[in-house]
Amino acid sequence: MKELILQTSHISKSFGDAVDVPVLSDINLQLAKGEFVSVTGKSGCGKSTLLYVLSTMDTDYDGELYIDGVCMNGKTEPQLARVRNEKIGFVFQFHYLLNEFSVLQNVMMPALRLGRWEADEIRQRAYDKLVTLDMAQHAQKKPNQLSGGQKQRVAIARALINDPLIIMGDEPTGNLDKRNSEIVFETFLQLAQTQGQTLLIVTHDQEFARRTGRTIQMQDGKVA
Ligand SMILES: Nc1ncnc2c1ncn2[C@@H]1O[C@H](COP(=O)(O)OP(=O)(O)OP(=O)(O)O)[C@@H](O)[C@H]1O
Repeated sequence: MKELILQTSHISKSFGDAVDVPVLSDINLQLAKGEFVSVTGKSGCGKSTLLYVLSTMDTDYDGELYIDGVCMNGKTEPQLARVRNEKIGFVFQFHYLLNEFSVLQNVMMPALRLGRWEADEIRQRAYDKLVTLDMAQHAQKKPNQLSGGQKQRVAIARALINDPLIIMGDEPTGNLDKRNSEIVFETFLQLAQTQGQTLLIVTHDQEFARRTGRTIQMQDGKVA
């Protein structure tokens, strides 16, 4: 049995007074180390809500969440922030890179926040991640000098900087044209195949989903 990175037990969630229509309903998931899992389903079926819960950003749910074997229920926000910074890398639909900083500086940021390594080491690590993503030649540029696909690859390098157990993506190709989507998706496949990176990616794109190791198909807040 492979090491479990993430596990849920009977997770349910409703918004406000609408308790009769749960947004998440009895979600039981297990994600093993090295798996590349996609989450798909129609608009409004609860994909983003699920990702917010699994990433510990939303703590208002019933049921249990385990990350790296540790139960997240009852942890304080600073404790959860530390879990996120140490164990989870995030890639969103928009890259959220800061244009006043270089590509290299952007990639360094989560590691500077974590404070595990000296600045020189962080710089080297950031450079190494950019090499992995074939973006090292752009290290000194500003994000606004890059294409959409290149910016998203920098965002992936930034997500990798603290060697996360898992990368979570919410429609990471949702804002890209077909060619750049393919480049970014291929990057995720490479990370899974060559680095054994565990990935959980929400996507509308059924074609991409088919190419991942496993698809979690959601329907009305349930795993179909
Ligand atoms: N803050 C909120 N308050 C009330 N209802 C919400 C809130 N956030 C989401 N919802 C509702 O929960 C349901 C699931 O939303 P969610 O964003 O998780 O869906 P999704 O599958 O990610 O959709 P999309 O593919 O369009 O991004 C939707 O019906 C949505 O209207």
